[in-house]
Amino acid sequence: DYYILAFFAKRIRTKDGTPVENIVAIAKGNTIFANSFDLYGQDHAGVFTHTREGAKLGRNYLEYVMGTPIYNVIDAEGSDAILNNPNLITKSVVYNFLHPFLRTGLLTSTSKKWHARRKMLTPTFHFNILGQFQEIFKTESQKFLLQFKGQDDITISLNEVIPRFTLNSICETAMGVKLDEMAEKGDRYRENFTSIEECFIRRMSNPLYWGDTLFNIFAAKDYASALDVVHSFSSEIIAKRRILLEDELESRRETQTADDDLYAGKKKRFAMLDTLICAEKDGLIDHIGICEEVDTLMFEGYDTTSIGLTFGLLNMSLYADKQELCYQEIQEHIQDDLSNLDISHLNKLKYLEYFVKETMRLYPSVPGMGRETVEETELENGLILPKGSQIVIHNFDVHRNPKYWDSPEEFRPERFTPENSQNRHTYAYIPFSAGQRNCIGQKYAVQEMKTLLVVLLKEFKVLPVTDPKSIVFTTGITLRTQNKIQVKLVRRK
Ligand code: HEM
Repeated sequence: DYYILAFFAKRIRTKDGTPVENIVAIAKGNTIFANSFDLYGQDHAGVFTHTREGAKLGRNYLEYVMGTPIYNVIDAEGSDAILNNPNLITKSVVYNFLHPFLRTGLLTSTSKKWHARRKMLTPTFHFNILGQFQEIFKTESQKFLLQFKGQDDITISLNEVIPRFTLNSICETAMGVKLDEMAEKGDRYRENFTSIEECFIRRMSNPLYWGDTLFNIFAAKDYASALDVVHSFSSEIIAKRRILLEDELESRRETQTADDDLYAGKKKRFAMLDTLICAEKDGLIDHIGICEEVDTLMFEGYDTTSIGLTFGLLNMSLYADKQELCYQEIQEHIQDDLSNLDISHLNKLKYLEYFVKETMRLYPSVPGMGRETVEETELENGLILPKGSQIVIHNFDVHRNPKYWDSPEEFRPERFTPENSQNRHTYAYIPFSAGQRNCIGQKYAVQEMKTLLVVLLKEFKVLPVTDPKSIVFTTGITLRTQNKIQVKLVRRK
């Protein structure tokens, strides 16, 4: 029952007692201790490459690491079975490495706490709220282009300029605070975030730091100042918004009619941070809870979309013919003064949507997702996972699995036309996950990314600089590259 050399890992078995190899592959470890030390000493690129090696087994596979069985999923059927299993909503142990940063906010919490927070935050992503954000996305996109004023062609490093745009956008939309006078603090937040990511990988690749005890004694101090910077930044945002919201509520009180509900916002729904502050007044969340969610939304909201945009613009530069199709469509539907750049017009940009989808297929901002079994769990395919097993769904590999994608490495937005998608397994494409714990911000993300692309393409042609073959992927909390990704912007006449 146990894999003794893998430090007594309980084995995954099958319901009918047949060998597990009939259902999944077993990844050979680098040492006699099964896969326990496969990641030890690997740098960020090594961790990424190692993970891709697993996918070469061609089917879902098992690993045994330091007393723990791991079920790795690289196909759509397996993803479907995990993501739709109501008993598999607890995140895997690697999410604990995010606790010093995010504590237990929506991304990292589980059970009742997660249910309550999800219920609280879901209305803040309502269509009406997203509609109100559109003007901000548009203004921030125009502000983004202002930095290139007077220049007709300019080479930019996307990893440097895009994150500032997405951080500004999430702070102004979700948090209701403009970063203009806090721009430098925003930059410091992003810089220090890199150190937090270092910490995440360091723990992931060293089994001795999986538990908190040794990590807290020997390594936690290395990241204390970075944590301090990011937490101070979010605390300042919360403090600012508390004051602004009080002023807004005061002016609403003055104009409200008898049956207006001030906090439920019958007249106007509240954006994210306001909803949390109002929930605090109702005793549904405390200050620490607000900090957890602000840190979570800020991180999820800025980092993921910046990766999507970086690769979106890289692909625009690499595929001039497809860029032209996007541009022609934009010219057809969106006026030059951007006055009709609202959600309904964004929805008309179908080719741009396929383009963004294909970008997220090849370069999913979140390349993998993890779950943990809280009890012995039997899966549809007949595997029985012992309590405490870890499950990793490798979106990156599902999205490149030749079972669903013909010539998977090729960039072809046309894959996403309704005709071309109809016979494909729905879970072959899961950049935003799926099921109960899917991405709460997916509509927000697409709206923001499309808006910047429209505003930018109207003004500039995007030309290639970075050779895609030179890109070295690395593992981070999200998808990272070792090199800068650059494009050249040439102003349209
Ligand atoms: C291209 C952009 C984005 C991508 C690819 C993306 C992807 C994902 C994925 C794959 C998950 C599931 C993670 C897991 O199971 O571990 C997730 C969860 C989440 N995302 Fe996103 N995301 C994006 C943008 C956003 C934005 C803009 C926000 C907020 C404004 C956001 C907020 C969240 C939150 C709070 C969760 C946790 C949801 C829960 O567990 O209930 N995401 N996202």
